[in-house]
Amino acid sequence: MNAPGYFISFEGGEGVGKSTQARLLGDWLAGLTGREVVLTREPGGTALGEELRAAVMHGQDMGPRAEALIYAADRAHHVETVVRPTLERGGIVVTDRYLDSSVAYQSGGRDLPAHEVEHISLWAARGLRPDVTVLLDLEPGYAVQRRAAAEGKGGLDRLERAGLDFHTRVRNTFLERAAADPDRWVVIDAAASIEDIQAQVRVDVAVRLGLTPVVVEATGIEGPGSDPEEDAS
Ligand SMILES: Nc1ncnc2c1ncn2[C@@H]1O[C@H](COP(=O)(O)OP(=O)(O)OP(=O)(O)O)[C@@H](O)[C@H]1O
Ligand SMILES: Cc1cn([C@H]2C[C@H](O)[C@@H](COP(=O)(O)O)O2)c(=O)[nH]c1=O
Repeated sequence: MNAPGYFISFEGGEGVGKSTQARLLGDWLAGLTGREVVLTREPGGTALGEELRAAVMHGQDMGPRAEALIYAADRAHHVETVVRPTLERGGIVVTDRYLDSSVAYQSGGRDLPAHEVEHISLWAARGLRPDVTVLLDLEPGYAVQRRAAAEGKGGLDRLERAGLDFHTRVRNTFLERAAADPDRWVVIDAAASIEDIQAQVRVDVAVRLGLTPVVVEATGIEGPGSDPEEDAS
């Protein structure tokens, strides 16, 4: 554990519902624990990160190594200025993507060696790993349809344009990493409804973080989870 705080990451492909579920979990954890909760994302969790996000996702084309280093630079600054200070204050950080996205996209997708991509990320983050990682798993074609139905989405960015084979390799890399480290990862079928997914996320995260007694005390229910339909919108 990253005592005294908790560090939770959401991972998965494009449009699988990561930001929706991260927001709902953050609201629930704030009410449940009374702790500071910081909802953030990579790339783009800082002002510098927003500039790096624009360059890597919407800028000119670049090779896989340049791409990997931009994501790592974003992570280094994000961890140094947002994530670690929050954890040191005893807060909870819920991030939409973290270092497992680098391994899934820049290694699984772009074919760089996985151990090198992971090493660069861990160097950037000075070894900080999440306490819990929630993988929202969805077949890539399905997620693309869901995103296309969403209002206000512009054209596809550099990563989204990479094609179905690329996104299938990304998905498989996430699944392999989750299978290899079941103590850290929770895998959830993202084809379910927002409410059902959130209920499952709450149960699994509370158990992994040892928050089950807090949930029982707060709700009187002998098991983690409250009613996600109340605040899921
Ligand atoms: N379980 C779900 N069922 C149906 N639609 C969903 C579900 N979860 C999220 N959505 C919708 O799908 C769209 C994408 O969701 P969201 O932005 O949370 O995904 P994301 O994984 O963060 O996307 P991105 O990869 O683009 O950042 C939104 O319009 C959202 O309302
Ligand atoms: C952190 C990280 C992200 N990516 C990719 C994954 C997505 O295509 C975009 C981020 O956009 P989203 O709105 O969160 O879907 O960047 C990556 O390739 N490597 C990374 O380390």
